[in-house]
Parts: sequence; C-alpha cells; structure tokens
Amino acid sequence: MSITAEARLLQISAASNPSSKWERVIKLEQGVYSVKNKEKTGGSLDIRVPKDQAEGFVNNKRERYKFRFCKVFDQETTQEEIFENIALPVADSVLDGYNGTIFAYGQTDSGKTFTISGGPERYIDRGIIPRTLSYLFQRLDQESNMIYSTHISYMEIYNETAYDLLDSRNEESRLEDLPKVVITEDAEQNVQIRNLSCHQAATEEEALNLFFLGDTNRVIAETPVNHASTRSHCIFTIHLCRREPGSATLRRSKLHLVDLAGSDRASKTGLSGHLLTEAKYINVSLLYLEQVIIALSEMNRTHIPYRNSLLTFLLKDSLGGNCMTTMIATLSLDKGNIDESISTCRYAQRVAVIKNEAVLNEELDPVLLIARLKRENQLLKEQLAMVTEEQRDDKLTMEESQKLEELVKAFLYDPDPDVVLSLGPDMRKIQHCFSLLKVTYD
Ligand SMILES: Nc1ncnc2c1ncn2[C@@H]1O[C@H](COP(=O)(O)OP(=O)(O)OP(=O)(O)O)[C@@H](O)[C@H]1O
Repeated sequence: MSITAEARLLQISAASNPSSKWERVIKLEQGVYSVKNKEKTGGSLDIRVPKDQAEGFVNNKRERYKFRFCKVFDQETTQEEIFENIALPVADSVLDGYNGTIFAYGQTDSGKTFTISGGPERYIDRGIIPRTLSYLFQRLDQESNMIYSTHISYMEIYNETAYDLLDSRNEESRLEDLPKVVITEDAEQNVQIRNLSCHQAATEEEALNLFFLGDTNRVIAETPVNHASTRSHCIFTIHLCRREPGSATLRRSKLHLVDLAGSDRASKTGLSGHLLTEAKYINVSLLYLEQVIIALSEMNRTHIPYRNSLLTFLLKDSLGGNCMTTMIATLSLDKGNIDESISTCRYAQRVAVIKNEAVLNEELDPVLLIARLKRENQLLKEQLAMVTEEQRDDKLTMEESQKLEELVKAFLYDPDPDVVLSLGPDMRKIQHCFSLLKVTYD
C-alpha cells in the first residue's frame, strides 16, 4: 500500500518524560483527529469516528476516543523537531552512561522507517539514526578530555530468526543463508549475542557508512516474497564506551533504535501461505512485546517473560531495568485506518506507563586497574625501602644517569595528569632528577 496524495501522517510519542515547551491546538482535517499539547499535562489525541464509518471493524457505538501521551506530533512536525523532542534526551542519557531505546510502532506505511531512518530524497528528511549519530559524535568531539570508543551493530528479525545486516557475506548471499544470530543468557542472566558483528566507528562518517551498508543489505535481501521493511523488526545499536584519562572507570552504554514490523500485518485476516506465516510471527512477537511491557508496568511482578520471543529477549535490558525507553507510535490518517490508529494508541498508552529505574553502567577496566595497583604497590615498596634501607653515597653511573633522563622525559611528556615519576628509595637518583627538572625549567 502506498501513501496517496491526500493521506496525512501523524506521529505520536509516548515518551516517559513530558518536557515539551510547545503548546498548541491543531484541528486536523476531516474532523476525525484533533491534537492538543499542553506544557503541564502533556499531549492528547481525540479521535472522533464518523457515524458513517463503514470500513474496518471499529465499533460504531462508540464515537469518541481520547488518548493522553507525553507529546503528540501532527503531520506538520519536522524531522528536526522529532529528533529534538524524542531522541536528543535519550542520546544525552546514553552519553551519561545509561542505556537507551527508541522504538517505532505502528501500522504499515504510517512512517516508522521515515521516523527512525529518514526519507530517501531530501537531506532535511534524515531520521533519528543519522541525526543521533551526528549529535553523539559532535558531543564526543567537544569533550576532548574523554577517551571514548563507539561501535555499531545492525540486526534484523524476520520470522523469529535474527540476521546480521552488517555481515560482509551479505552482498553475495541471501539473508536466509547467512549464519543466524543466536541470543542466549549467561549464568548471571545477562544477554549474550553470537554471530552479530560489532564494528568500530571512529567518526560520524564511518558510523553513517555502516548504517547505509546495513540498509542496503536489507534492501538486497528483499524479494517479492520477503519485503523485509514491512515484515521484519530492525534494530540499529550504538555501543558507547567512555573513560577519563588516567581513570580505571569505564562507562558503557548502548542505544537501540528499533523499527518494528508493521503492526497491522498481525491483525490482517484472510491471509494464507507465507503471508500467514509472517503475520503469525509478527503477531506473536508484538503480543509478547506487549506482555512484557504490561508485566513491567505491574508492581511486584517477579517474572517478566522476556524469553518468549527473540525481540523481547534481545531488548531485555532495554525495555525495563537499566534503560530509558521511548516509544514512538506512528499513525496513518487515512480514514480507512481509524481502527488501526485506535489500536496503535492503546498499545502506546500501555507502553507509556513503564517506569524504569535507570542505573549508570560503570565498571572498572581490569587492565587499567592492574596498572594502577602495580603503581601503588611500587610506591609503597619505595616508601618502605626509604625508611628501612641504608642510603648509598657513591656516584651514579653513566648508564643510570641516562636512564633517569629518559624517565624524566617520559614523565614530562605523558598527557596523563596522574602519571608518577617512580625512582625508588635511592636519594642520589631523586636528587639527580630534581637537578634535571631544574635544568628543564630554567
Ligand atoms: N512525516 C512524514 N512526512 C513525509 N513523508 C512521510 C512521513 N512519514 C512517512 N512518509 C512517507 O510515507 C511512506 C511510508 O512511510 P514508511 O516507509 O516510513 O512507513 P512504515 O511505517 O515504515 O512502513 P513499513 O511498515 O512498510 O516499513 C514513505 O514513502 C515515506 O517517505
């Protein structure tokens, strides 16, 4: 189905943090949808079902549906506004060391891919992925005092099987022939992923190239039977690792940007053959996603059924727990889609009630930690020797003096502010180094 000239698109965000500054009331055409955004109460969407509504299976007895969201974006909203309102706060929290997920849910052709990836024709139509990459690299470049690394992975889940969109064999093989991505859990119940490549991207350009490569591979894999964009879930992940120079504390965080399969496929009746199989898989995975979301919103729930589907298993640490999750529900304003729009809104409202306790992902880099402990150990040994050993009074050899010069040079030019000039308990060496430093600074 393609968008006709009169079709209008509307995007709704059911984000968890209503901080919108703008406030406006828009009466949309057809008198069917009206949108209000208020700074204090957030956004609301009114759907009035016309009495003569014949299409779909909307119950005509009820004529008015009102949904509240953190924000509601009408079809005039630019991609930049969507980025600033939805993705930027999540990107900021990822930079602070928290995990983040943004996913787009909605019926086919309602604008999920447009929102997450962007439109193909104009630069201003860039979606959340390229804008977020650009923002993250800009921020990382500004913080030149931080050491960071970024990695990208891109995966597709089709018929409950996951594939690596960045696998280099993608160009020659069909998606179905590639090794399947396997998701398991370790003893601590952390999700482990096999057969998914994770590529380092040192610059925005490198990261964008990986994004384009994944998208191209997705298109190559499409056949008339497997129109992947509509029938698969796509997960673009940015992995970030940051550390201050000299610090042994690493902050690891990741941002999943998820373009879900068209939700209407799940409810279409009269399908047969492979279409029916696909619909069943989509139906089941979106149903499990919903079940997990509902379970997360219930207080005192001890078991969350993440393992029921690949999607929820993969997003285990990205829906509940240690993550900031934002859902964008996209609606198509075509009159015939009112039933789908209502069902999308209901789904989005259930997602909006999740309250996550986001936890900072800090850990110690074992290599740096060992180096630091060795240094401390050496210092302690030297201090001990200083008070227990006898001092020598013979002259330093030529070799010893040269070695000390090298040590002083290395100390002076090391960018690490915590670097230590370790000389041992020998007072002759300490005095010699002071003389060298005096010469350098005279
Ligand atoms: N906000 C928008 N402004 C302009 N064009 C849009 C907008 N949203 C979507 N479109 C256009 O509508 C068409 C369908 O959008 P898109 O492919 O993003 O839908 P989708 O929900 O991802 O569909 P599918 O489930 O098939 O992947 C595309 O041609 C896209 O460029």
